[in-house]
Amino acid sequence: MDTTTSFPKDKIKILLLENIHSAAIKQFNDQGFQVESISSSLPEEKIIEKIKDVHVLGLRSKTKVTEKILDAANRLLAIGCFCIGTDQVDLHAAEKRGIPVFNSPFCNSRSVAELIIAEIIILSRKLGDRSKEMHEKKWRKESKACHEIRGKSLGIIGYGHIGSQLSVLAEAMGMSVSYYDIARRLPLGNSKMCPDLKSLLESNNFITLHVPDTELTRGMIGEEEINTMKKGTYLLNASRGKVVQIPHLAAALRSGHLAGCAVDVYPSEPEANCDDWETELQGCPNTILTPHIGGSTEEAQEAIGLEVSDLIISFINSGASAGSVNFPEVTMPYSPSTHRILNIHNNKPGVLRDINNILSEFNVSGQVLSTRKQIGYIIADVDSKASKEIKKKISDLPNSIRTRILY
Ligand SMILES: NC(=O)C1=CN([C@@H]2O[C@H](COP(=O)(O)OP(=O)(O)OC[C@H]3O[C@@H](n4cnc5c(N)ncnc54)[C@H](O)[C@@H]3O)[C@@H](O)[C@H]2O)C=CC1
Ligand SMILES: O=C(O)C(=O)COP(=O)(O)O
Repeated sequence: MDTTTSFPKDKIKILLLENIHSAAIKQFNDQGFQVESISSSLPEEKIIEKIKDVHVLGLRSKTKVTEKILDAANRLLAIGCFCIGTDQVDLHAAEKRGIPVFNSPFCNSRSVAELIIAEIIILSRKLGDRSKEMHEKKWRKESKACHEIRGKSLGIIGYGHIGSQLSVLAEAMGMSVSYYDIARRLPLGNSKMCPDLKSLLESNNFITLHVPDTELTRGMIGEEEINTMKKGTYLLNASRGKVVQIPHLAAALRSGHLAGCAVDVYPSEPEANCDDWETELQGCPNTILTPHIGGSTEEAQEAIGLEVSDLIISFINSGASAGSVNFPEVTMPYSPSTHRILNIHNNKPGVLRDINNILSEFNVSGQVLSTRKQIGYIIADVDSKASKEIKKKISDLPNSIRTRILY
């Protein structure tokens, strides 16, 4: 739907952080929106300075969107996470303020799965260490403790979009796969579900993490879990940095209990590229360290840019909130020759009665409502001659958070 918003499109400001793909910038520009794109993340105080007149904030995994930022964001209509994870945004605080958060739940999952396959082979053949030696002019040809991955076992913690794709790829390489997940997930191929984390930890050559950052997963791999793994196990983490307790991982690599690891994510990551970043894992044997590049491929970034910008444009132009992770999901076909009222309100008893009391005085061509714990969201297509009056009456209701009108 290509409507005019009551607010001129060329006054809609989009702030994109963290080098979001040019495909998204083009889509926003094509709509006539003003776009500012910055290649790094920004600290809280800088975002607070900039956010006052911003209508859409786009970011990736680094930018923390706190309640303090949202308090300063008087005009913010939507937030786009141009990635899978949404743990960097205070979703609850955004919901309370009627701000939907959109993400791209699938587009970089293949890129992560392929990276893990590459790393399993690199670890198994100790390629990181061999390459480093060659750059230091040292020729060290040897086969000791180097193995094919065919016939080895892979344990996947978190069998969602990434974990399950990885499972298929790993089986195609001749690995046997088992997984552990808190939700009951359908085993793909010949993979097997483990009844608990302990049985997965003690029975695999390679263990890889693909869980979100939650209260349950933070710190889930610590000293006890590492000691449960067999001597010589390899650990891979491309999920979130706080899932693995780094000091215990470093100790297990240095003692030789673990045969190697590949780490893409860290408890604390820099806002921008830099030359002085430190982790205890530097210098550990057979340790691949990458700067959170699991989803960083041209294919994934372009697809994410298109998907998330589409969702945001659709929300601005038609009010459709499908694909939001913290907001009632509402879409409604557009009724021609009407004006569209969009109202976000506190989800309190009596609100719908009050809105319908107002609407009942007028000609309404379509109406749809959905609620979540804290808020409700209603779209109504109304008589174009009465739309301004209806908007005023609805936005004056005590529980209204935000009311927009689309022509
Ligand atoms: N390194 C990178 O660049 C990237 C990292 N990620 C990270 O990977 C995570 C996983 O991504 P997807 O597979 O797309 O997510 P998903 O939501 O499809 O799958 C996550 C799975 O983990 C399971 N899970 C949640 N808590 C668990 C627990 N305590 N124990 C066991 N299983 C648990 C869920 O039930 C679900 O099946 C994302 O949340 C994100 O943090 C995602 C993309 C790129
Ligand atoms: O998609 C995710 O959750 C990721 O971790 C990828 O993050 P990025 O877009 O590379 O900052």
